[in-house]
Amino acid sequence: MASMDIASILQGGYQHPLSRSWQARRHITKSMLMYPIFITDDPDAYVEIPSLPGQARWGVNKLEGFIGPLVQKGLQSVILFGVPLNCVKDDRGTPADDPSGPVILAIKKLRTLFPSLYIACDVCLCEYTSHGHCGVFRLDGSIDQEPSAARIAEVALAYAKAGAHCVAPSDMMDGRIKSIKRALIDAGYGNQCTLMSYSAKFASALYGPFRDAAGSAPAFGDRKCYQLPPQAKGLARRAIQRDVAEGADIVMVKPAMPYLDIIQDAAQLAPDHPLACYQVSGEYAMVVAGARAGVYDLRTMAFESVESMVRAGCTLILTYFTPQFLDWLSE
Ligand SMILES: NCc1[nH]cc(CCC(=O)O)c1CC(=O)O
Ligand SMILES: [Zn+2]
Ligand SMILES: [Zn+2]
Repeated sequence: MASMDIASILQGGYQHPLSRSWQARRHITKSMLMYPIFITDDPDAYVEIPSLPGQARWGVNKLEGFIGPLVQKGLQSVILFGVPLNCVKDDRGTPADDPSGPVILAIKKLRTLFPSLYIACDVCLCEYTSHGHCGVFRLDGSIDQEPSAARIAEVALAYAKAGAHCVAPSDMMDGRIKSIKRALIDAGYGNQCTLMSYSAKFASALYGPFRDAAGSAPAFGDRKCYQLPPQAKGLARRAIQRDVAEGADIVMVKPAMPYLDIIQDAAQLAPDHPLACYQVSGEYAMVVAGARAGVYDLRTMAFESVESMVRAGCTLILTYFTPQFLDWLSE
């Protein structure tokens, strides 16, 4: 019985809740959470999104009642997605930087209502283009790189001028980070606005509920010529390094849980930058659906999912679970 080897026994190190907590290199905190919210152009809208349980499209007049209680619980940052339903979309996404569009109105409103809240804006064209793609296209259906990067930069600058603390391009057009950084600097916003790049954004099956929520499904084809192939570890590494070289302040990996190896790579490739990951709509829906099917307890699984991201090395998590985490982390 006394034969157990000294080196065999690990359990003595985590026998107590406190000693278990010491096993984590880093813990999830409220400041790591960024909450994605959908802003629509009917100012009084509150429309639940069936494929994204618990999430809704909000009109600007509803933001105070929606965000106020969350700020009370410790919400520190949001990322805004525009959902224009009453605008005329065209091939260059003109409504994206409409001064009276939902995103710009929401930035101004939130800045006034909640001065301590950090406001990031997703920057993309797909919600605003007639074809539903994220860039500007030539007549033959191929991406027109320079006009795409230039148009994305115009939109990002408009959000920065409206008061966004952070602009986050999710379009995956080549050269957009450089183009946005240049535009911010030239307009005097170089030191006013963070540039968070969706650097390693994969062509994933997990965006379905988002496209449903934002009305941004492409009218033809898919996004495989600009979002990365799921197996493309090398391209992801190159994209991360490219975006750092082009002036990104934060890099992001998206989706998160199926790409933990990429998060870990990014932490090594960009060790001096904050590292974000996006637990996307389909990941959220999957966790919720599993809990509803009795596969696991929702809270336990939600923690396990984001803890995997923290363990892989991210410092910032975009997640639809943010309101629930604010409650859970308050207990
Ligand atoms: N550029 C659009 C965009 N910005 C964020 C997401 C996904 C977010 C989510 O699924 O929660 C998408 C979807 C897409 O690329 O089709
Ligand atoms: Zn897009
Ligand atoms: Zn986007």
